[in-house]
Amino acid sequence: MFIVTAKEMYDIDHCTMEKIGFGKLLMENAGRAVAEKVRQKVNAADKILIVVGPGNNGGDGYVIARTLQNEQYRVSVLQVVPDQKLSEQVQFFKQLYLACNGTCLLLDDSAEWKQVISEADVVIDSLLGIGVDGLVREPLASVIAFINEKGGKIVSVDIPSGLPADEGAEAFTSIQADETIVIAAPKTSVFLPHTANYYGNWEVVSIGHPQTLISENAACFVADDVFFRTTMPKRDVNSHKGDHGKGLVIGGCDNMPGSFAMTVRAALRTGAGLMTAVSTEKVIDRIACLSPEAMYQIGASEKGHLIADDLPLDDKDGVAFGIGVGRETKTAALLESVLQETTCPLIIDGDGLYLLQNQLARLKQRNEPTILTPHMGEMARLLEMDISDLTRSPFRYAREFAEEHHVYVVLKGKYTIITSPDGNQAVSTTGNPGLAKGGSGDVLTGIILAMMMQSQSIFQSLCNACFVHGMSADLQVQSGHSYHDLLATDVIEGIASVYRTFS
Ligand SMILES: NC(=O)C1=CN([C@@H]2O[C@H](COP(=O)(O)OP(=O)(O)OC[C@H]3O[C@@H](n4cnc5c(N)ncnc54)[C@H](O)[C@@H]3O)[C@@H](O)[C@H]2O)[C@@H](O)CC1
Ligand SMILES: Nc1ncnc2c1ncn2[C@@H]1O[C@H](COP(=O)(O)OP(=O)(O)O)[C@@H](O)[C@H]1O
Ligand SMILES: [K+]
Repeated sequence: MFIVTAKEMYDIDHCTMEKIGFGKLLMENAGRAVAEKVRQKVNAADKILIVVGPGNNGGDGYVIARTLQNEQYRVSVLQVVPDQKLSEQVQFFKQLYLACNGTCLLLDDSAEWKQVISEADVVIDSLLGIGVDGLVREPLASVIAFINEKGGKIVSVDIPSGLPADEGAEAFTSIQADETIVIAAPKTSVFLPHTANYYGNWEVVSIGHPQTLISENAACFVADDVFFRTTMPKRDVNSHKGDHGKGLVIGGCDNMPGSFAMTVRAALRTGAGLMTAVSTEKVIDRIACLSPEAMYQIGASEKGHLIADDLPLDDKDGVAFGIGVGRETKTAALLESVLQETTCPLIIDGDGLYLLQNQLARLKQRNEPTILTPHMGEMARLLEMDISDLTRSPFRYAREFAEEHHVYVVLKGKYTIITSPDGNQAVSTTGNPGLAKGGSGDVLTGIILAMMMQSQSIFQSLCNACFVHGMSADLQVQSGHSYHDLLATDVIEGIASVYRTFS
């Protein structure tokens, strides 16, 4: 599934209309596809009010109204702008609706619009689509505020009205939808922390755009099960352990042994051929029994923290640094040598990202791929910016950072954004609030390390690792766990179900 900006969606629409030569067909398809979904969400006796705005989103509304009217639903329309403001195409669909004995109330003529909204069981929000420009003006602003306050169930068409499709907006007035039926492809704002909730539950309907036009125009995609099935590592029956990667994890400190242990175990469960773990003597003494399959090496340490050392970096296929390693200055010297001497892909996570802050310039000097796995707080710190500015435009900032420092960025959150050094982006939508606990990120790092060592493409392996991590949590919750009790170690054990279900 692809993700689009408003401009990309308009380009896809225009190219499609050029190809099929008939714009009305797309609108008819859109309205019918949405009506089909609405049918599944309403009862036969529900009063359905379709609120129609000035643009093509309003045109979709008239097609929905006509379709449901013809099927004997209790439909009415509230049109919030005068007819002169409707385009010729929307006028056309309005006339078709009226010809089917549809009723339409104009906001201008009616002092009763509030009553009509209050009495509706279901409000279909066709006020504004991706063409919204700036803050919503009157009278739409009052209508939106009133629907949010009084309306029954709210189903938005394409996008909650007033919400910008793209990232970057600081202020907006928006419908708070219960459900959104997204047309053709999810818009960027579906995935932003400050706008995602306005969509409520969302699903996408296809309206007949050629799939190649969508894939050619959309710069971003959802790393979903289809992607996983087609790109996941395959095992040759004749393979041996050396074929699946020799991985190294450097992390842990005396008072933080557990996170590091989870990374090692997650990598093993994901399919790493051979794993070596470097930590302090105390950490290894305590955790080695948790993954007897791994090899362990004691690194030089001071006061319970790793310090610069000669590590076995040269014969590895992947290295992960930083999980639970602590933030001591002397450990930063170890990171410096790891950055310089690792001749294979290197993941930097957790405390490693903290220690990296003063060494960002070294990233570009590496010849092999580097992968950073920050959550929003860690990313804001790396960028030396306010976290609220970052969460408004995470795609942009992740892309700029990845391009500037020649790194892959896995920006973690409810929706995790994966970016390559050349600016390619994907979103992982798997996972649930059960993951919002210490240790989840450490597990992801292990999965990434193993996935990366079994794949030719770093970008694909990052997408697949995020898919597996979140899907493991989802399957665990479906089969007995809850958001409350799910532990990071359960996510490791759930990897088996993901492989069994999707390979
Ligand atoms: N272009 C196409 O062929 C298709 C478009 N479709 C629908 O059309 C929508 C996009 O249509 P439009 O480009 O007409 O955009 P909108 O339906 O979002 O309407 C934009 C219009 O709303 C008004 N407006 C914009 N910002 C406003 C503000 N801040 N306050 C008050 N009024 C404001 C202006 O009159 C503007 O022209 C999509 O979201 C989708 O629902 C679908 O029917 C599929 C086909
Ligand atoms: N509400 C949520 N929905 C989906 N995934 C989540 C949610 N909260 C956290 N996650 C995932 O859990 C992981 C948490 O990582 P991180 O914050 O680094 O945790 P830690 O380092 O404490 O283990 C990330 O992969 C993130 O995407
Ligand atoms: K809408």
